Amino acid sequence: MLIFDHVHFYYQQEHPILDDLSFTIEPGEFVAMVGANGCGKSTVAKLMDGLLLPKQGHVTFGNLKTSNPEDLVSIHEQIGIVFQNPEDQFITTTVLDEILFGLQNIRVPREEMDQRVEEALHMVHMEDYKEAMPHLLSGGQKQRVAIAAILAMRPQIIIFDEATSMLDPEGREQVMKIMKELHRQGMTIIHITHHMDEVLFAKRLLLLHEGRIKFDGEPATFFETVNVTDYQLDKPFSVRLHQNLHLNTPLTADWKEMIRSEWNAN
Ligand SMILES: Nc1ncnc2c1ncn2[C@@H]1O[C@H](COP(=O)(O)OP(=O)(O)OP(=O)(O)O)[C@@H](O)[C@H]1O
Repeated sequence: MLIFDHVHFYYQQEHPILDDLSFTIEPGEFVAMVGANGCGKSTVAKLMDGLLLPKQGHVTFGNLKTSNPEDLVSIHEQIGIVFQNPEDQFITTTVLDEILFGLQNIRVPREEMDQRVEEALHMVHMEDYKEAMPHLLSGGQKQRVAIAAILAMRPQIIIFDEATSMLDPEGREQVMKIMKELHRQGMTIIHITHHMDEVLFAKRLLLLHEGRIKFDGEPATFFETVNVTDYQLDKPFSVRLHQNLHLNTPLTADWKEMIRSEWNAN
């Protein structure tokens, strides 16, 4: 269980970013986090992984606490972040070395490495690209390599921090499929995004606003009850279409059915 317990955070004291933020994410959840530009979503992601530390309050993962220096290595192993631009993460010249680099850092025994590499590349369908140069791959393939490098660490949680925002539609679809597959296998997925269509895949949506969680519930309820433009967000195309066709009828039942079939389709 990942817990934010009364977390306060600022970069400059006069500009608080997170103000007494509390929430819990259970193992195996698929959570979308949305909010206006600059509201602090990436900051939350970095606090989850211990890359930033709360000014007040605590972030805990099981019996690990990000403010305990001796817990940080375990936290980095168990919570991985896929960032917007995979190129920022690449430091080696082949896909294989990229994945091995992370494993060497956490001192995985040599005899276990090959199996972890194979397993991770298989999960993102990049088995044939071991010797490829990461920088020469397509956007979607680069992001899949970044995901494989994290999967090789065998984390319990993966945070996708606007990981689809630089991809073309095909690349986005590939990454979304991987997210869904990982979730099916039991991994906890936290997806930070501005693409409201991608929010449909989550079971739970968190809206971050003025340093706190302003909404916590099902995406269907969110789009039905919240005026999304107040938060610089828009509605998924399917929701707009539904509301335009049905005018005054509530969308929740049909919409949930549609999401269920979409979820099961891929
Ligand atoms: N290293 C930093 N130093 C100072 N201010 C920062 C730093 N990183 C982020 N900020 C500021 O903190 C606020 C929150 O940033 P953050 O990147 O967490 O927001 P976000 O919701 O992820 O934004 P976006 O949706 O645009 O990616 C913004 O005002 C940002 O300019």
